Amino acid sequence: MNVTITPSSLQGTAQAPPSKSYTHRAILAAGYAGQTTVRDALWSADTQATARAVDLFGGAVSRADDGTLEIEGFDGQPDVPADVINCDNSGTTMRLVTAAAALADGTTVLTGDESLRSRPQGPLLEAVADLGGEAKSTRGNGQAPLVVTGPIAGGEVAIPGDVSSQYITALLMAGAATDDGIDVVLETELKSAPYVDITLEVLEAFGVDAHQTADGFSVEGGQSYDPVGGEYAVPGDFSSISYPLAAGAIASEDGIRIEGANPSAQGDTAIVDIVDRMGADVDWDREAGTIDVSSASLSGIEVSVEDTPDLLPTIATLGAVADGDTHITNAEHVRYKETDRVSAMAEELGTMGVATTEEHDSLTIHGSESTLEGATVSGRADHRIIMALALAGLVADGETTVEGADHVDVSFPGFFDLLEELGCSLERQS
Ligand SMILES: O=C(O)C1=C[C@@H](OP(=O)(O)O)[C@@H](O)[C@H](O)C1
Ligand SMILES: C=C(OP(=O)(O)O)C(=O)O
Repeated sequence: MNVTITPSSLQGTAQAPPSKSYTHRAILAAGYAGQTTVRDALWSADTQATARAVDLFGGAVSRADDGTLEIEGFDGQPDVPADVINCDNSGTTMRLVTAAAALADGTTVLTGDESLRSRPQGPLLEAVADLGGEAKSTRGNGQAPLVVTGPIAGGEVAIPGDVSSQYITALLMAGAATDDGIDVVLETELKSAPYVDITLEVLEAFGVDAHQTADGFSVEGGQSYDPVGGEYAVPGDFSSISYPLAAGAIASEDGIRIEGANPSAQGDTAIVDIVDRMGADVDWDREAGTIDVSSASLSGIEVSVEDTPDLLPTIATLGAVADGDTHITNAEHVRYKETDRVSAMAEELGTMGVATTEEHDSLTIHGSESTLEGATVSGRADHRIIMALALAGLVADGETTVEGADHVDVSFPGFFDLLEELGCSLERQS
């Protein structure tokens, strides 16, 4: 599906979708547990991939009409899957499930779509091997398809922190179900660190203790996943919130209210401060979980995405609208996502008339030298690129067509419906 956006002024209320990161962890934690009710779960292409993995490990995930998930777990001991686990487009699924597979007494095969089969898995494979399992990339290039044989008993393992924090999340979640526990020693500085905080928060809610150490993280073995009251509720997603928030900052004189914006461990809550620093009129009522935002003239800022890689596409679009330069730093790990998002945003915004300077770990958007012009742009089969380019279309000169827009189902299936509800004039072409 392609979507053509006509510049529009927006107004109204947006409900935040549930967090993808919390939902993945809750589904897998419920898999490690006995029986859990997961409320307010995100049911998107990515989280369904994690649910399928739990099913293949011997659990059962069922979804009621109101969206609540009833999950029967495999009690800390995954079966050897009867089929290949297809993680589709989901990096989180592949990393978390690779470590879970290392607990099974036999061999698991994991694969994914073309994008996922090009992302780095090597450090996690080496970690599983160091812990006594076997873990291989079939092509020997550190990328999926992966073949993982367990079981591992636990131990100490060194891993880089600057490729993906998901390796650490994966080892901590699996480590609780090993005999000996896992001590993770970081070989390099941790990027995307708040995602490990999310993991620690979810583990705690499931009665599992894991903690930071002087040189990394540690989880004791022999622990049982046992959620308080047998239930877990997923908070709203601030990476997803970044899109209606940025839309309000650039295209809503009358204002947008976002609901379901409750505080949590998500680093991407930083987007509220970012649009505020750029000059938008924004007010976050943390108790009520609402954010009110309306547009004002924006100015470029410097912002590090070390902790918040998923915000880069949104910030790049904001920078294209702002006066002056927006300098996005510490962005190297943003190149290892569904696409190389640093290049993708530089190139696609370039097609829309935006001047950028790309360096290996930074992207500068020269807002003052740019006039956003409507154009046909590629969504790169990457949900965040699609949504960020759609935002640019709201204020471009003329129509913008985003190709391959259906991929928003990875994290925000109702994204284009929401834009329409807020008053955006758009047309879908199949
Ligand atoms: O653990 C998670 O839920 C995620 C961690 C981040 O990835 P990296 O740790 O690979 O940077 C983030 O980009 C991704 O969207 C979700
Ligand atoms: C990078 C992302 O997710 P994942 O790593 O799970 O594919 C994302 O949602 O932007």
